[in-house]
This record gives sequence, C-alpha cells and structure tokens, in this order.
Amino acid sequence: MTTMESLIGLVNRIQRACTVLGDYGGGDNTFSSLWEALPSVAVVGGQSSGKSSVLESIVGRDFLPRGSGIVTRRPLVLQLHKTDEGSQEYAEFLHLPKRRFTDFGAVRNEIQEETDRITGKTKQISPVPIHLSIYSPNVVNLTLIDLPGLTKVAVEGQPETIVEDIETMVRSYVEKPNCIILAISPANQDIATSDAIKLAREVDPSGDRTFGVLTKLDLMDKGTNALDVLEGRSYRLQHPWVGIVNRSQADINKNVDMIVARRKEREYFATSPDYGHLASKMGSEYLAKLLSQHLENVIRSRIPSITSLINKSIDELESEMDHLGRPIALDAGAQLYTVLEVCRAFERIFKEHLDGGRPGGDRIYGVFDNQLPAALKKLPFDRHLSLQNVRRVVSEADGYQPHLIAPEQGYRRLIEGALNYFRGPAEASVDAVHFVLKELVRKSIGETQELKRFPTLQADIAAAANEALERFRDESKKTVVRLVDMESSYLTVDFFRKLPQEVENKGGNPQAPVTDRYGEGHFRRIGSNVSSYVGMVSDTLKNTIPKAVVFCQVKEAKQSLLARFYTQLGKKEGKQLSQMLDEDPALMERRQQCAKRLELYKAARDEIDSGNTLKTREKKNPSREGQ
Ligand SMILES: Nc1nc2c(ncn2[C@@H]2O[C@H](COP(=O)(O)OP(=O)(O)OP(=O)(O)O)[C@@H](O)[C@H]2O)c(=O)[nH]1
Repeated sequence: MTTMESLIGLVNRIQRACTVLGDYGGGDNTFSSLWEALPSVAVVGGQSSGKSSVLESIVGRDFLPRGSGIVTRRPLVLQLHKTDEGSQEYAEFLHLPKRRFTDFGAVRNEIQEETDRITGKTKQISPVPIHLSIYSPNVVNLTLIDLPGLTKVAVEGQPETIVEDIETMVRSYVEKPNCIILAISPANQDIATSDAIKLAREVDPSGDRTFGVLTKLDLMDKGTNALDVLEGRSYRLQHPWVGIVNRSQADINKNVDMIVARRKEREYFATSPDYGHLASKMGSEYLAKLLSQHLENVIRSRIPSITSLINKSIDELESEMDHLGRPIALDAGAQLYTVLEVCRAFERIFKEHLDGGRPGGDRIYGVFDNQLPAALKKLPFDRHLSLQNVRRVVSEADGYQPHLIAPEQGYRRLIEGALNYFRGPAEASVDAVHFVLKELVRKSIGETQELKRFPTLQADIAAAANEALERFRDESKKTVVRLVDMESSYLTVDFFRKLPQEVENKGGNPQAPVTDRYGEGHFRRIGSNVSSYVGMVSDTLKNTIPKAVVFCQVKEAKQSLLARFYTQLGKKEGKQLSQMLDEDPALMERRQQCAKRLELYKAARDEIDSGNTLKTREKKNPSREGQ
C-alpha cells in the first residue's frame, strides 16, 4: 500500500463518517467541524464553464447529470479510488451502501434522484452532500467536491434567491483554509470576467490554494491563444495553470468515449503549435495527477493539526458526556441498576452529611447539647413543687387519713406529675432532629449530580426518604415517651433510702411534736426531696433521650433510609422504571449527538493511528514493502 493511497483513503473514510453524522461544515453545529479540518478539493466555475466535463474527464467516465438550468444542486463528493489494471470499474453511493453500480448511466440517474430527494422538484439547492465513490483502474486517488455552478440569473421555476444561495454555498466551501480551489474558467471568455477566478481571488488572494483550469482551448478564435493565462501572465497563481480540452457538445451527442476523448486531448496538446512546449503539463490526466499529489502533500502537512483537533474534541466530548451522564439502557434490568446506582450516590452523600464529610450533621449534636438541656431547665418545676402545690397534692393523696410518717402517695403523685413534664422536651428533641434530617435529605438530593437528569426519580427519592423519616420519627417519639414513662413506673428506691430521716434531722429528739410533720418545713422538705429526685431523672434523660433519638432516627436514617423504597423498586416493571428515568428530552438529544460525535472522532483517531502504524512498519521494515 502506498502512502498516497493511505492518506487520501484516510481522509475519504473520515469524510464519509462525517457525512453520515451530518457534519459537512457550516450549519448550526455546536460542535467543532471535523469536516472543515480535512483538506478537500472543491470544483468551482460559472455555468457552462466545463466543470462537469473536467470531472468526467478526470474520472474517464460519463456519469454526471446534464440538462438546462442548474443541474448540480447538492455538493457531490466524488471519491476516486485507483484499482488494479483490468479490474472492473464500479461506483457506490454512501446512501446506498449495498449497491454496486457498473452502469454509469444509472449513476447519473441516481445522482439526479438523490438530489431531488432532498431538494424536491423545487430546484432549490441543499448543502447536504451526496457521496459517490468510483473504483477504477483509470483514475488516480483523489477526492473532488463538485458544487453548483455560479450563475447570474435565476431561470424559470427557480427561487429568486438562487443566485445568492449558490454563491453562499460555494463560498462556504472555498473560504475554509483547508479547501483547495479548482477554479474552472473557459478559454473563450475573458479571464477577467471569470466567476471562478473572481471568487478565488476574494477568498485566496495569495493564490496559494487555487488551481486555475482553462477549458475550451479548442474553441478560441483562430489566431488567438491562451498562453498569457497558461503561463501565468494574465493572472498569477502559486500553482501552474492547466489547460484542458474536453469533449465538445457534438462529441457528447455522438457519445464519444471518455477514454478516446482523453487520447484526443493528449494529441491536441502534443501537436498544438501554441501549446506543444507545455504538452506534458496540460490535459485532464495531468490535472488529476497534479491534484492527487498536491492533496496528498496537504493532507500530510495537516495530519498533526487534525490529530490534535481530534484529541481535543474527544477530551471535550468525554467531559461533556461525563457531565450529562451515561445513556439509559432500555432493558428493565439495566434500568433498575441505574436507579439503584443513583440512589446509592444519594445515600452516600446523605451519610457524608451525617458523618461529618459534609456540613449539617453537627446540628443534631446541637439539639442534644443545647436545645434539650435548655428545654429541661425551663420546665416549670418551681411551680409544681411550690409549697402550696406540694401541700395540696400531698393532702389530696392522703385522703381522709393523713399520712402517718412519710406521704408515700403524695411523693408518688408529685413525682409522676413532675415526670410528665419531660415528655415535652423529649418529643421536641425528636422533632428537631427530624427536621435536621429532612433538611439533609433535601440538601443531599440537590448535591447528587447523578440525580439532576431525572426529575421524576428525584421526587420519588425525596418522597421515599421523607416518608421513612416520618416513620423513624414516630418510632423515636414512642421510645422517648416510653423512657419518660419508665421513670414514672418504677422509682429509684436507693434515692429514698439514702434520704436523711426527718427524725434524725431533728437532732435525734423523738419527743418532737407530731404536728410538726404537717408544718411548712415538712412540705418544703417534701418539695425539695421531689425536686432533687426530678433533677436526678432529668440528668438521666439528658443522656438517654439522645441515645434513643440516635438509635431510632439517625442510625436508622443512615442504615435504611431507602430500604422500603428498594423493596418496592424490586416489584416495579420496565415501564414504571423507565418512567422514573424519564429525562429532559433536550438532554437526551444532546447526549445522543455527543455520543455520535465521539464515535466519529474515535473512528477518525483509529484511522489515523492505523495509518501511522502502517507507516512506521514500512519504515522499520522496508524489505517487506510490496510483499
Ligand atoms: N469544444 C469544447 N467544448 C467544451 C469544452 N468543455 C466543455 N465544453 C462544452 O461546454 C458545454 C458545457 O460544459 P459542461 O461541462 O456541461 O459545463 P458545466 O460547467 O458543468 O455546466 P453547468 O453544469 O451547466 O454549470 C458542453 O456542451 C460541453 O460539451 C471544451 O474544452 N471544448
């Protein structure tokens, strides 16, 4: 395999991939265009300048549609592949990949039909190219893009804007720095009036990437010649001008074979008194070789920048794809997996909030350390244990028979009454932690990148998490209230055993009057004893309520916030799962485009890589070449 073949073939393959993906330069693409980075040869010329004839002559075949008006209405990307001598010629369209055309008349019809397929019969033009590959021993490896002929007036049936539309389209090709311009001008017209040269001069003033082609040399008035143009005196270009003699209309009508026409052209130059000295650098065959060589050189020089564009685009696309998330699979199993993965991501973030990796968990400690002790301190025990109340409660408990030694019932009632007050702060702690957890759920949902694309799943997870938190709250409330109730159900006997006996307090005087027992001091003592008992319980609850709350709410939230949701998930069917994963359609569309683009760039990178490997192998092991 020669390098030339591999380089032009490489660009051909990338170009085809571009077209399949809708990248043919320009347009409203938000992606950088790979197409535009690829060197190509665009054929431009005024109507009837001989464009089609030049292309057919380069191919050596009659295959382009003919007719009046604007026949070329879509760009035709013509990829020529040289095959072994004696092999059969055939053509293939990118849009009909399975069909081989050996009849070039049928190729012509297909170009016409395919043109109409996009532009309709309205005679509009379209920038969507038709790709035609021709495999033949009579061609050189070359890719040419045939564009609509520049025209001055719209003919009947054509929209008024056609003149401008054509120029805009042609310009969009030739103004790209990677475009080689094949500017066709007829020799029987003043070069100063050539549409092709006019446009080329505008977009390539240095003439660096313009190849001037002069057709219809045989139609010049007798006694005149085009040497001024061909020798670069009339209009200077960096590359030499090439003169061409195509088939005349009469030849076409007579169906003169293209290969015969090529021979006649060769003879024309060889025998021409005017151009004989230039004969080796004239004619369509020479033009094809010249272009092929030049295209190959340009491609070689552009490969590094194409590679870097490809690599840069791959990086950009991959990071955008990461951002957009992977596409959602269609089968229920994979969808379930996606849902679970997203849920796990959410749970991970939620746990980080609790465990301190992210802020917010400390607010729970705030509840235990500040809110609960403050609330316990504020309980109205002073009122409950006022002398008056103690007396009232004790007397009521005594009933008709006042207590004899210690008011057992009175104590119990006073303590139970006091302990009831603890329910309030206990339940308030539960609620406070509940709200902290709820807020952390909200925050975590917002922080779960993976959830951003799925608004429905987001709502489902939020609902499931909040429902679980409600359940944990109920359970926690029951537990803390139970803690309080437990305190009332069995009092700490030791506390009372250790209480100093009133009798002993009286200095051991057993004669002290019994009436004292019902005096103010007596009730004050009862109140103070109850108060210290309640203080002791308060200290206990200050420690046990947080334990209960953490056990019932925080630990549960950490371990099984979505447990019930997962069980329900297992019962869901494919349809319900895909409803959970319904994405923003714009996002889906963008991901699809990115994925296709990425595929294109990766394919292009692989093409270039394999080309390079091939070259390195050839360099390392030259003896193998041609084996
Ligand atoms: N004698 C002679 N006739 C030519 C030559 N080149 C083109 N013609 C004739 O000029 C006419 C127009 O040639 P085309 O090749 O169809 O030109 P075109 O630029 O493709 O024209 P449109 O597709 O209409 O824009 C045809 O009748 C050709 O036979 C040439 O070098 N010599």
